[in-house]
Amino acid sequence: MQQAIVECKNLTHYYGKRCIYENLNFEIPQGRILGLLGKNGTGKTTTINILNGYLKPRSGECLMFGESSANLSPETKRKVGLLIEGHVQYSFMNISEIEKFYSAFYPNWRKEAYYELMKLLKIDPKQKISRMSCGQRSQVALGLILAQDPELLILDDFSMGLDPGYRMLFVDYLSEYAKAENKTVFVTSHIIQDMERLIDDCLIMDYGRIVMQKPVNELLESFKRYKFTCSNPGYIDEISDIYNPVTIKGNTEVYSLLGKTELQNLFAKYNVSASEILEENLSLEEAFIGLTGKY
Ligand SMILES: Nc1ncnc2c1ncn2[C@@H]1O[C@H](COP(=O)(O)OP(=O)(O)OP(=O)(O)O)[C@@H](O)[C@H]1O
Repeated sequence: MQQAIVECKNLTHYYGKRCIYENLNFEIPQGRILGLLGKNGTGKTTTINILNGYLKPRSGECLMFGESSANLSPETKRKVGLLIEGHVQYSFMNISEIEKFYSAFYPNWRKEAYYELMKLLKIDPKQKISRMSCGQRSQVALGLILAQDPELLILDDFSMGLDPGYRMLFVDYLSEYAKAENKTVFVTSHIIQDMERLIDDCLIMDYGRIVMQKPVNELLESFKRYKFTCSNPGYIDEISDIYNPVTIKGNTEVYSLLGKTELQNLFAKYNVSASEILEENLSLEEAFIGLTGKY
């Protein structure tokens, strides 16, 4: 089997005494787009910082292209395009100066990819980065990453500061580019509608653990919301295959990977009196909330 482009094995990280997570495991095979989804403070940026070798985990390891991320060779570093929360350095430069500056570091530099994006966004080549808005700077940072033509793109919170139109434009551009050129992508974003358009696989984190790791289409085929009238909740909180049960005035809502018949069998076992069970399909955002809760 072909080696995965990214492999994280038994990753455990603490800040001081505070455990962020223990034994995190995941892989990104070549050509797949993995989205890391989690509430604020669950450790997404931490994971990206470990991947890039900026942070040392307490234990476990990350490999990129088979090399330890703590000690990447310059050749491997060149294969990785990294966006950290949308920042562009050298903001005293203008759009064309920064393009020339970056091009010197990357042998496969694709100037046209950068200018194609700048043109779509109607950004003038003479515009200074220091006089751009936060969202416009993110656009420039994303353009510079695409021009590097990296084999692996790591984009932390790529939607930060971007308006809805540009987000959609970028997501569509990135997903076409990644599929056409067999690129591997690792992204985080709080805008889960964007993730749903873009990613193949999702890794959903809650505080200290992974709650789900699956291809998005499999998740959305199998993870459902059930609504029913509940005259007796019995031991519903003890059913481990049920996520986030909420009852308001006799109307109950639960999320589960189980089919309706399996759910009914479990209800019988746990003395839950449920009637008029309604099964609903979910968007990725609804599935995320179903898995991690609203607060
Ligand atoms: N250098 C640090 N020292 C101590 N604690 C830290 C440090 N960096 C992050 N943390 C804490 O670790 C937790 C995870 O932070 P991280 O930035 O990885 O979360 P995140 O999932 O990226 O969050 P967000 O969605 O808000 O960007 C947070 O509670 C944060 O306060």
